[in-house]
Amino acid sequence: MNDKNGPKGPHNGALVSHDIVEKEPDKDLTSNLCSTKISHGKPPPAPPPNHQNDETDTNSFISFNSHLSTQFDNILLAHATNLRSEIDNIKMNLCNHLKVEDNEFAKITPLNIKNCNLLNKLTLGTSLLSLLDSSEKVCATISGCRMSDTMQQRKQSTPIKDPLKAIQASLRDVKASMVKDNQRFDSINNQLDELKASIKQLCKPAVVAHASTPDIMLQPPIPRFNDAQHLPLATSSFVAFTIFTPLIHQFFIFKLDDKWSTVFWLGFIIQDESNVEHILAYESNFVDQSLSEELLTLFQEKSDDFTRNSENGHRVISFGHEYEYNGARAVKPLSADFPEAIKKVVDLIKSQHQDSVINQCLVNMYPDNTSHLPEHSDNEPSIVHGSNIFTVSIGATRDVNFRRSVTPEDERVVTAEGNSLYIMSRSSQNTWKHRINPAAENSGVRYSLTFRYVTKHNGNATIVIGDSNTRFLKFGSGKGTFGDKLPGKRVLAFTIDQIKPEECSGYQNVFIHCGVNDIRNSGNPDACANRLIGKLEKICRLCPTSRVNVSPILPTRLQHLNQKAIVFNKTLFNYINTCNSKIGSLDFSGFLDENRSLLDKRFCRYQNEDPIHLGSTGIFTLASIIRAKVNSPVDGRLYCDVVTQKFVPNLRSQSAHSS
Ligand SMILES: O=C(O)CCC(=O)C(=O)O
Ligand SMILES: [Fe+2]
Repeated sequence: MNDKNGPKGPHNGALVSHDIVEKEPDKDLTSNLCSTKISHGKPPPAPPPNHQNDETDTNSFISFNSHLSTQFDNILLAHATNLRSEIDNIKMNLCNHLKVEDNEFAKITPLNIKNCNLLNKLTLGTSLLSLLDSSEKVCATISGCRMSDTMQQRKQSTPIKDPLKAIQASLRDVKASMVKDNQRFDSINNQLDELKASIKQLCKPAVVAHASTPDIMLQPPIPRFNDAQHLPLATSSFVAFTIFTPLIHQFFIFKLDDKWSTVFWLGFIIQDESNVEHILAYESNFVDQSLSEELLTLFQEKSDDFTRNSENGHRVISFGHEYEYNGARAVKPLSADFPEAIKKVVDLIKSQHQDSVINQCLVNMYPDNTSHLPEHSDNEPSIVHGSNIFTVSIGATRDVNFRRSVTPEDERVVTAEGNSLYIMSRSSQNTWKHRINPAAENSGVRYSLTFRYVTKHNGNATIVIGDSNTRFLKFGSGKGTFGDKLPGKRVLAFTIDQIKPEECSGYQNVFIHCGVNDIRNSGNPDACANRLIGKLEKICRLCPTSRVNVSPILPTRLQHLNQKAIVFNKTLFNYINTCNSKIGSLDFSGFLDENRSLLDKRFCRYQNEDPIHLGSTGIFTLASIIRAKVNSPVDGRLYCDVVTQKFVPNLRSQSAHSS
């Protein structure tokens, strides 16, 4: 570390470059700290007094976090003496993980961290902890806890039977407190009491079953929180957590004093997709008055065709491609072609947005001020990813309210005037919800024409993207196929780089079977696995409602290749188990021979002549594993029924558009 600015180096930044002022942590300050909101584009707060302002450090990771709140700086300031060495360690570690020279610490930006895949972030979090471990012992780490799991698992006022679950529950509360501006530090502290009690229980040796080599190779090491790596035995004063939600990755480090009272916490918050805005553009007077009148005439002609939702009074007609919302019967298009007036709007949009494809138009009618549209996202898998949704308003002005799903207090309003256009990206639908509230006054009828690019969506459609071992898998009817009940598509990707995540769009089941060619050609199977993980993350982001599955690398008849496969699969499963429980994996242990080390000969092509490729029995077996996965129940129901929402009421379909 470069020492030119003093003993602790030049980039101690906001955390450690202040003059040290010993003072008690201020509860109010701490409460603000704990209620830090995730915000973007906010200018960093002014540095506290005595801050040795170091220009180059303003983008550093540590500074980034301190920018979340000046109070954060102050709290840390109060404890700076004790923190110095830890912070230096953390910095060094960050540099290590991000492959940045330690004298380049200032170049570590939130973007660096954001661009790490989840596994790297997790490793980063874990190593932060192990560093802390070397200075003071770490109590516990909980990794890969997804907020949705946490919410499901939370049961109020049950005694702590499972300390891990209790911690997850507490974390949820901590998180909830964080996003509420007015939460007090006391409440955090109360929650931490529960947490502390749980952690004490955790300070017992965890029984960890280490899987034998072939099993590691083929089966995910299932217990997600029993891994010694994530539950180091601990006795003293740091507690650290990493939390991964689909969008926010957070590391928390709580420092506890001797009496297990919190001294401070350090929150590392990294938000993916932070650049996704609620709308891409708004344009008033997008259509001229004569076109607007032409449209009104059309809607009046079709007035009997508008279906009416009895709950919200809002009505719809549709043109073009059939558009199914999850679980709803589609609003049957009045015609496959667009009427002349609507064609003119489409042409107008396309003249300004050349690359856009539009094949569906849903016209919403709000007959009076009481009619409204409940909060929803247009995130149906049938809407092509990467496309935009164009909304043209005709008639009365109405507000469109947007709310960020992960931070619901983040609300925006777009006032949609008659003849205006607003554009939402398909990807924003994963992050934002929107709604039309009833209006205060009756200013007349409003129509909104919403234009989309949709593809035929089948509730159980399956895509297999894979290498040559998937070549003979066939969808559709006929011999050697998955059968008529499992429609889908097979796409060849011989190497991981050839996987195109966009191709998964619109499929409910995604199977990725790739990697053996990569490890054959690479000396670093771990890096190959990370490349695949990058692709999987992208697929999950693009297809949030799809069920994504990945194959471990199949065993081969080649011992040396299997060794690499073990490394690859371990990294892959580590990721699935700790970072991304959404991804399923296939169990290939049945492919092993009786010594559980090589691919069994009966699955090989040309009876052992070909050490890598599956023969017909192997392909048949692979197909049945995939089919079984597609048909495997979720919560006791068939997955295809869950995704087509036959059993689960869907807000949008039931109260938004269907009649
Ligand atoms: O009327 C609007 O502006 C919103 C319509 C809408 O959200 C939809 O059709 O999905
Ligand atoms: Fe919508």
